[in-house]
Amino acid sequence: MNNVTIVGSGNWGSVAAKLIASNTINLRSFNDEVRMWVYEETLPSGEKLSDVINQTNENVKYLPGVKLGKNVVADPDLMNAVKNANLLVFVTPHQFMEGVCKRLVGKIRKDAEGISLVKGMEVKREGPSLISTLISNQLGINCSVLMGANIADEIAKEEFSEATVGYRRDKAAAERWVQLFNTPYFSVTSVQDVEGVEMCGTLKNIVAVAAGLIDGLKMGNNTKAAIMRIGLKEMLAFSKLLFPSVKDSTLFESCGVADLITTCLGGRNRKVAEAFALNGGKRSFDELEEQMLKGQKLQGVLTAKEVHEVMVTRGWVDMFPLFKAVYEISSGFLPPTAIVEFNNNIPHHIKNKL
Ligand SMILES: NC(=O)c1ccc[n+]([C@@H]2O[C@H](COP(=O)([O-])OP(=O)(O)OC[C@H]3O[C@@H](n4cnc5c(N)ncnc54)[C@H](O)[C@@H]3O)[C@@H](O)[C@H]2O)c1
Ligand SMILES: O=P(O)(O)OC[C@H](O)CO
Repeated sequence: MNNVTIVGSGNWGSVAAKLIASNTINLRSFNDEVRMWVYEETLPSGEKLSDVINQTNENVKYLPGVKLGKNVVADPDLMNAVKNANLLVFVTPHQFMEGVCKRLVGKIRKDAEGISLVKGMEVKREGPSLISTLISNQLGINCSVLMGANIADEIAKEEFSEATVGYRRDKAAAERWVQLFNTPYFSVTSVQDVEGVEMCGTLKNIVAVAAGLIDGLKMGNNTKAAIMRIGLKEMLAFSKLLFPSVKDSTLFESCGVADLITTCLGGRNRKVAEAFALNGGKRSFDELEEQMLKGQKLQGVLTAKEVHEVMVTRGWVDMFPLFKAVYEISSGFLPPTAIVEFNNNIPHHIKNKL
């Protein structure tokens, strides 16, 4: 019998719990209960978030107004949450994953399998690492990924959307993940390209920041489409430089172009970047994130910084003018208007490739 634990309980983590819980209750090979690790916090009422989730069946902070399913159990104790699970779903903001993995070393079942819903990468002196690789290396488990055009609040309302599972070798494991997530309103397919799927999910957050800047500068759809096109090209080129095995076809899955579109139209990175540009860059992303997202976390600004670090180390900076511009603007080195000016400074031989 399969036991599922979700490691994370933010906006997307809570929706993942709802999707999975609606399936485990109907599928014979899964125990009904879905355990969800909650990074514990005290609410303004003085109550603990995990207690309130268990009393109301709602994540009142990160997904208010949505019932998760009676078989979802919130657990603030990470070790207790994972100890019986053979299926681990990782879904915290990427900056917390290293710390979470360190705590889990030696604490999970030997036969556990993982899937990462985390969009982001880790950059160390030794080089960049996918979050799925971090999980695999630290915990010694196989780890697939699930990414897609998935604004959590829309899926919570059961509006139709799609997602892509990326797997390394084990097709049977991928199919089990598809079975666990797929619902009539959440259509999941799988591709054998972990790197391609995960790099798409990671890099689209940088392009989303660029799209938000365009909105804040009150520029129109043509400009935003241009930014998305250039962004898509940079996503593919950067992914392939890091991982030559990445398949072009992966960009046509939900994790690729569809996620790029939704995130540039309606995501949190876009929203906060719009406010940043509207304020002429006078209020930092950190300040705006705290004020606008109520505890939810942005991934795009940190990812732009991490990707920039990789580009500097490897001598790639001039090859990725859009990624570079997002990093320089979000770090305060350039004004928001530089998001369209970068185009004039691209050397001709590189411009031809964009
Ligand atoms: N929200 C979406 O629409 C969406 C959709 C697809 C993928 N994602 C991705 O899912 C991942 C998780 O995002 P989310 O939206 O579920 O989270 P979120 O941004 O809504 O919430 C932040 C979460 O981080 C937790 N947290 C705060 N400090 C922590 C710490 N020190 N250690 C561990 N956890 C801590 C909070 O308790 C909260 O659960 C991200 O990589 C994101 O890009 C999000
Ligand atoms: O709200 P964002 O910008 O973090 O994007 C959310 C999802 O990744 C969209 O698929």
